[in-house]
Amino acid sequence: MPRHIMSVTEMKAADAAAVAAGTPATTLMERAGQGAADAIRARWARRPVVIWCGPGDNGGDGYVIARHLRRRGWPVRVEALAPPASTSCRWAAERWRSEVHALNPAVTPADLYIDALFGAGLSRPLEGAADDLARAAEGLSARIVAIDTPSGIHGDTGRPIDGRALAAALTVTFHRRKPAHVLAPGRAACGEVEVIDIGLTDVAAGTLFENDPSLWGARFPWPSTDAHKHARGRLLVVSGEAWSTGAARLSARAGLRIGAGVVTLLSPPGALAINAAHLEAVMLAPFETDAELAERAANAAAAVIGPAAGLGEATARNLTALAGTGAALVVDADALTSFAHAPDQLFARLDRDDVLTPHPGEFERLFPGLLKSAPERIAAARQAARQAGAIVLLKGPDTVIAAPDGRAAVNLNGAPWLATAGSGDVLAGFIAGLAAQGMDSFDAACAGAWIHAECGAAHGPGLIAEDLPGLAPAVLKRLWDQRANPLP
Ligand SMILES: NC(=O)C1=CN([C@@H]2O[C@H](COP(=O)(O)OP(=O)(O)OC[C@H]3O[C@@H](n4cnc5c(N)ncnc54)[C@H](OP(=O)(O)O)[C@@H]3O)[C@@H](O)[C@H]2O)[C@@H](O)CC1
Ligand SMILES: [K+]
Repeated sequence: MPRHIMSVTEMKAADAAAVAAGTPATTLMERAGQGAADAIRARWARRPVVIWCGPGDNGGDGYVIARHLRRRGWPVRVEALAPPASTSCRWAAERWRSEVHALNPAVTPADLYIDALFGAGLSRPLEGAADDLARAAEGLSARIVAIDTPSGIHGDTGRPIDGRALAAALTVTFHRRKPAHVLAPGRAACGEVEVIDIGLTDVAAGTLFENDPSLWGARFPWPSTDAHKHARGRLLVVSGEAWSTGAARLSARAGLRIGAGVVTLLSPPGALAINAAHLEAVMLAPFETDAELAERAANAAAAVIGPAAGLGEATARNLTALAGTGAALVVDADALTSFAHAPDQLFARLDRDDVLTPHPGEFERLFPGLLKSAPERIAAARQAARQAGAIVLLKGPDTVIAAPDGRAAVNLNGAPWLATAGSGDVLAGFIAGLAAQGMDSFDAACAGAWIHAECGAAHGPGLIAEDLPGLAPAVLKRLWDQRANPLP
């Protein structure tokens, strides 16, 4: 089953539906607090703990956690920012039956802290004692557990509303991840995220997902037993001129590794010799004009255009030629920037099975102001996909993939090692290689991004882009083995 990411409003609807169906809100809170206490005990041995409780249900969870930890013999000190203001919080505070101290904004010495100040109900910036506490707790995140979200971070945007926020080593949230757990900077502020099942069901089918094999694994284009290379998809990659050919070769190699049956590098005449000297399984063919390119592309299932393709008219014409064929296009780098003066001309040429793979700088050139004006990156990518009429993959540590119909997925497995020259060329090749095998382009973009990140994580420090295609087989093997035993 795909894993949804839920907005705060969707979460409240799931909560309300459970209550309407007969589960008291306090039962949900009890499950949440008990689950959080278990998650804490699974990671830390008994030790002095201070629990910071807010006035709402986030604070209510804090009182429940306090009770469960003390029952297990933990020395617990509860500090409240304000008296309980919600019914469930009052219920939980009454059952704590022990002393409640005023919040010490200078941070009372302890081994572990539980941040149960604010979660989904954060409605304004941290102020007063909570703000002072956040300042005093800077640098303490390794000893902080956040309940639902680190206080100060807004659940839907992953950003502090305005000003400061706490950070944690572990964030325990309920039912589903929220955008705050997957989008920077919230994601880093959360530390490890554990999602606890409190017995809710989704009321509306959302369209925002965690990007992992649960989303696309069932539709992965494994070859059939009688597959021959032509049936496994023909992929084209457009090479730049003689002095900039490496990027396209990286894409081509990646496309082959991810399973495209035949990959052809289409090269300007001046770059043929240098490309020929560096290719083995990837085939090579010349093209001189955009008309020739279109002819060569007639039978291609997918094409990559952009990696070091060159900026300007020629690349724009080549893209137009490819767009006229039936191939699914992956448009990257120079092919994106070649339309910076007239993004609408690019969008007019695209189909819904084409994929744009901009980094934030390229995104800004095609969709000026959108990243700044949108509440967060998911909304920006969705709007961009609608505008472009194509899949948009917005790169970052929290890569977002969005489709024109509103579906979106966020990568959770990004690795810092991927921020290296040529890494994006490999990503474009992975995506196009999957599309060439007939995978739906949204699925291909999601799967390509996930596999790319797994490759980066598998290598770790010292990674260069040339390493990435060679790391794909081990990741594919794992996916292949999991096919028979899919994860729950
Ligand atoms: N949904 C579910 O299924 C479940 C949810 N659960 C838990 O409930 C949590 C959400 O609870 P919640 O809605 O009561 O919100 P919460 O974060 O406690 O804050 C509200 C209070 O804080 C106040 N306040 C806000 N900002 C402020 C500021 N900057 N500075 C000062 N005050 C501020 C605000 O005041 P107001 O804005 O109303 O004036 C109000 O009094 C959720 O995160 C999870 O932990 C679990 O029990 C399991 C089931
Ligand atoms: K919190």
